[in-house]
Amino acid sequence: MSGHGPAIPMTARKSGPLKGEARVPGDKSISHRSLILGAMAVGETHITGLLEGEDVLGTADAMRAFGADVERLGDGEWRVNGVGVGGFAEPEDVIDCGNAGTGVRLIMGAMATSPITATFTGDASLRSRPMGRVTDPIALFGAQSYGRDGGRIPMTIVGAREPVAVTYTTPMASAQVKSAVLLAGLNVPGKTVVIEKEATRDHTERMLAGFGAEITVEDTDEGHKITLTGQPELKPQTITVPRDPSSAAFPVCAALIVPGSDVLVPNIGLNPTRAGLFYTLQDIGADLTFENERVEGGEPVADLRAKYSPNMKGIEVPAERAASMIDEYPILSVVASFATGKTDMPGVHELRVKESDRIDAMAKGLRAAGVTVDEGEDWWSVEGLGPDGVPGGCTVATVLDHRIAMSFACLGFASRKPINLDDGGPIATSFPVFEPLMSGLGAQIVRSNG
Ligand SMILES: O=C(O)C1=C[C@@H](OP(=O)(O)O)[C@@H](O)[C@H](O)C1
Ligand SMILES: C=C(OP(=O)(O)O)C(=O)O
Repeated sequence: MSGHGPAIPMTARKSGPLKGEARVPGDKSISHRSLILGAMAVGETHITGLLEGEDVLGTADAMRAFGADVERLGDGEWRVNGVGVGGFAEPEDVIDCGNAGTGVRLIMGAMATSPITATFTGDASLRSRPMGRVTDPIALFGAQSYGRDGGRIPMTIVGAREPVAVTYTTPMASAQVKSAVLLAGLNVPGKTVVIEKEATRDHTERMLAGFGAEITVEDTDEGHKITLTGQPELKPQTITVPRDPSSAAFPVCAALIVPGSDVLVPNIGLNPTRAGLFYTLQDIGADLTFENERVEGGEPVADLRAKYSPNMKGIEVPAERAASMIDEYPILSVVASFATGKTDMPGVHELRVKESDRIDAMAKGLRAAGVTVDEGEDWWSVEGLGPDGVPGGCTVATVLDHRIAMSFACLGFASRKPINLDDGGPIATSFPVFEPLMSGLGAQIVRSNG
C-alpha cells in the first residue's frame, strides 16, 4: 500500500497542447460505498466501473475480513455477496485501510453497532488523521474505542452489544462523519437522525435509498436533516459507478493552463454536492463547457470540454461552496497561479486534516515554484502570475497525498521549468492510470529514477 513501498520520484515538464479524450476512473466515494453497502445487503451486488485504486482495494479486503464474499470478475467489474445488516463476522486480524480516510471512517461506523471487535490501522498519513470525529458519535450508540493519543489509529473499536438510536448534529462539514453515523444506524432499532449545517456529498443517502432502506432528507431550520429507519433488509443492487469528478479535475485543469489544449472528459457526474470546482473555474473565466448534459441513474451527468484559457482572473471562492469542492482546492490553487490577480479561498479549515495539511503542502510547493501564497488557519490565497508567469524548477514533497502529487504534476506541465515530485506513489490510491492517461493527452510526465 502507498507509503509502505519505496518512493517513486517523477518529473513533469512543460508540455505541448493537451488533446483528446480523458476517460477517468470510477468515483472513489461511490466505489467505497458500493462495497460496504453490498457487504451489508443480503445476496449478490454486481458492480461495474469500480475504481481499482489502493484506497478502494483496501475496503474490498476489509469487507472480506468482516465476512462478505467479494470477488473481482474483470476490469472494474466486481461481485459482492453480502452478509446482511447485523451479519458482520469479527475480523481475525488488524484491518489496514492504507491511506483511506473514507475507508476507515465508514467501516468503523458500519461495524460499531455489531457485537464484534476490530482493530484498524493505516499508513503514516492515515495514522496522523483525527478519528475522534467518528468515535464521538459511535460512542453515543454504545461503541467503545481505544486508540492512540489524539484519537489516532491504530485503534480498536468494540461494537455496541445493545445499540440505541441516536440523533447527531455533525460538528464539521464531513460526509465521512455523516456516513459513519448512518451506517452505524443501520443495525439499530428505531430512527437514527443526522443533522448537518452545510450539505456535504450525499452518496450514502442516495445509495441507502437505492438498497431499499427507509431514509428521508429534509431541509429544516437546524440544517439538513437525514432520518434513517434501522434494521432494514438491504436488497442487493446492480451498480454502475460513474466517473469521478475529483479525478476529472486534473485533466480539466491541466488543459486550462497548457497552451493550445482542448480536452474532452466524458461522462462526469455533476451532482451539486460534488461539482463546485467546475462552477468556480467558470467564475474565474475558464473555457470549460458542459456538453451533452443528461440525467443518468438519477444524477446529472455531462461531458466536460476544457480548452486553454489565457484570460482567467482571480476571484474569491464562496466559502459556502467549500464542501462541494473540498478535494479540489489543491488543483484550483495551481490554476489560480496562472490567472491574473489574487484568488482567495476562505472557509477551508478541513483542508488541514486531509491526507496531509493541504494548505501547508501546496503553499510550500507553490512558493518553491515562484508563486506567492498567503495563509491562515482556515483560509489561503494565491497571487496569480498570468498565463506564462510560473517559473517552476523545483522539487516538491508530496507528503503521502495523491491530490498534492497530481496537482504539482499539472503545475509542471505548464510552468517554465520542470517540477520534480519526491514521490508520485500516492497517486495510485485514487487515480492509478494518471500517468498513461495524462501522457496520452500529450503531457510530459516520467518516472525520474529510471
Ligand atoms: O465521504 C466521502 O467519500 C469523502 C468525503 C470527504 O471527506 P470529509 O468527510 O472528511 O470532508 C472527501 O474529502 C473524501 O475524499 C471523500
Ligand atoms: C480526502 C481524500 O480522501 P480520504 O479522506 O478518503 O483519504 C481525498 O481523496 O482527497
